[in-house]
Amino acid sequence: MNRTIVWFRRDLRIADHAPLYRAALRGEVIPVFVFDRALLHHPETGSARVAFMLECLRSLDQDLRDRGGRLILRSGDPVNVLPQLIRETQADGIYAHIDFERIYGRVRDARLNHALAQENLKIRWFEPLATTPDLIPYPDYRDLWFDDMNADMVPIPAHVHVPTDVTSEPLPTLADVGHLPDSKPLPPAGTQAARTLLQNFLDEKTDRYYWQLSYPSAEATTGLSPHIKFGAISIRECYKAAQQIKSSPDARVQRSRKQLIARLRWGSGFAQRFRYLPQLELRSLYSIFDDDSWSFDEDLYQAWQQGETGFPIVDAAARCLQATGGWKELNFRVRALYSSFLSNLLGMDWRYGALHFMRHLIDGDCPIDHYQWAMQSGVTHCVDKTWTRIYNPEQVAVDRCDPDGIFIKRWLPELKHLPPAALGAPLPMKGYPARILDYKQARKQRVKQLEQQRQRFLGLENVVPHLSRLPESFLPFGAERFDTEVSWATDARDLFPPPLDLNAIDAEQAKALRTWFVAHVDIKPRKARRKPEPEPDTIQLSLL
Ligand SMILES: Cc1cc2nc3c(=O)[nH]c(=O)nc-3n(C[C@H](O)[C@H](O)[C@H](O)COP(=O)(O)OP(=O)(O)OC[C@H]3O[C@@H](n4cnc5c(N)ncnc54)[C@H](O)[C@@H]3O)c2cc1C
Repeated sequence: MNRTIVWFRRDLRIADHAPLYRAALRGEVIPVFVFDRALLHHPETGSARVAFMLECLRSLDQDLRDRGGRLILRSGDPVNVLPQLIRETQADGIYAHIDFERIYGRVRDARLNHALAQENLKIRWFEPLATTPDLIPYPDYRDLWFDDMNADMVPIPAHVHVPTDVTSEPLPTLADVGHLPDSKPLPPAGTQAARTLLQNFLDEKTDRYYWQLSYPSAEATTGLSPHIKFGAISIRECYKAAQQIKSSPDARVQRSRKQLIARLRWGSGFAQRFRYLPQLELRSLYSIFDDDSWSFDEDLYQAWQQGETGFPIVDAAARCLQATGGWKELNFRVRALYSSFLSNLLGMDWRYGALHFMRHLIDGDCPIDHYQWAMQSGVTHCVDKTWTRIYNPEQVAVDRCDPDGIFIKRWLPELKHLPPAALGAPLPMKGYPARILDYKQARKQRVKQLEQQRQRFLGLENVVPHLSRLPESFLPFGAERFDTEVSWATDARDLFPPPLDLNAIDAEQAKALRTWFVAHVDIKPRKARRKPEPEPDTIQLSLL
């Protein structure tokens, strides 16, 4: 009988999973997950996220058991473990989704391809949903995304026949994989838990999502991000669930439905940007923003991390992130505010912030996290001033995100006695730190700096020479700050899937690439152009 190994990575589900379905159609299946030290001890790995992943694996194992199968667990370097598993089980080869979340995975998969080819062993890579190897303009990608979402879901195999003689390691504890237990409470994990969240959203939140998604205390969002990160549910399943309410006559519901779909699409788009340019994990889009004057101050960095800046909304976000991993309350707007404070107002390299987020977020996803950090720091746009998002962290932010002060007081009980109108800029008091900066002055300085940096781009037709290249070393940013396993980074050169070669693209391709990073490909100086329409969610809640 045919035998196929299905290598699960961050697609921890049995529904809408093409490699599993195809393998089950062929015959026996060996569904495997490999605990890889390099990923478990990557500087950006957070213990709470690993704990959540372990629970997703437990749930995946149960789903496979319900169909007569089970999950096989192994540990080690996949480049050794997988060829060994093929030899041991006499499998015909491996099926797996392509993954391009981060550079390490692409280095590992290039090495695996090489190792398998040397022994004449086979692997078949499946394109994940809503991605493409081709360089296409962003409007075409939008069509591709909707085509994928509107296509049928891949069926769940009725039976998964796993050969009885293949052994598995037991599901490890967090301590077994070298992490200290984290006190963050975990959301329920796995596909069924994700479906419950989705249903809860459809039943209870669609009349208010669009309007309340910036209010942390409203908990108006789906809460699906940790599940989406690990692929416990496919984006297509989320999209199709949202489309169930398409016939609702309620305009509020329609607005929320469209907003959720747009956000799901943004998430996929960030992944596609990383597929083209993996350097975005380590660099700003334009090299000038990294080369030119970030500052760093360990004490201020600590104050920002610990929630001791003297700005209550920033401090509440800081403490919420550390205590919960952010998945429930730390919505987009609060994350944006919190991140903008570090990079724009304290003038620190956004990569320090992205690193801290990744170590704590339960939904930490490298392309979304890093690209959002870069965007909020103003370094993804070289001309367009509308992308300078320096949020006012004072009363404006409280009024627009937490008008009753519920979120702030939950995380800063020392401010419980203050009325909401005093939470933007509390007077110096015992038990709460004084402000570490002057907002207006810090903002002015940052605007000036960004304008100077952007000067160089005015009138430039071709920005490709200014885009950051893949660095010589793949060493993750901040690796020296933690106990990590990064030996893979030193000699690695090949990536799978391969990145875009910026030195080889022609003018037409350069134009297509540009559509991913600007609202308008025409990059003439601003005064020559019509003022662009602000994004819908900027209209809703501008904090500038
Ligand atoms: C600095 C910063 C860092 C961030 N880091 C992450 C991260 O590591 N992982 C992560 O999943 N999201 C991240 N986000 C985006 C956003 O804050 C979260 O996706 C959202 O808060 C997750 O909650 P939810 O699933 O309840 O959101 P919902 O509003 O219910 O959205 C559903 C899904 O859509 C996607 N999505 C929603 N908003 C965005 C967005 N603005 N950009 C891209 N995708 C979006 C996510 O997959 C999300 O799970 C970040 C935002 C900022 C400003």
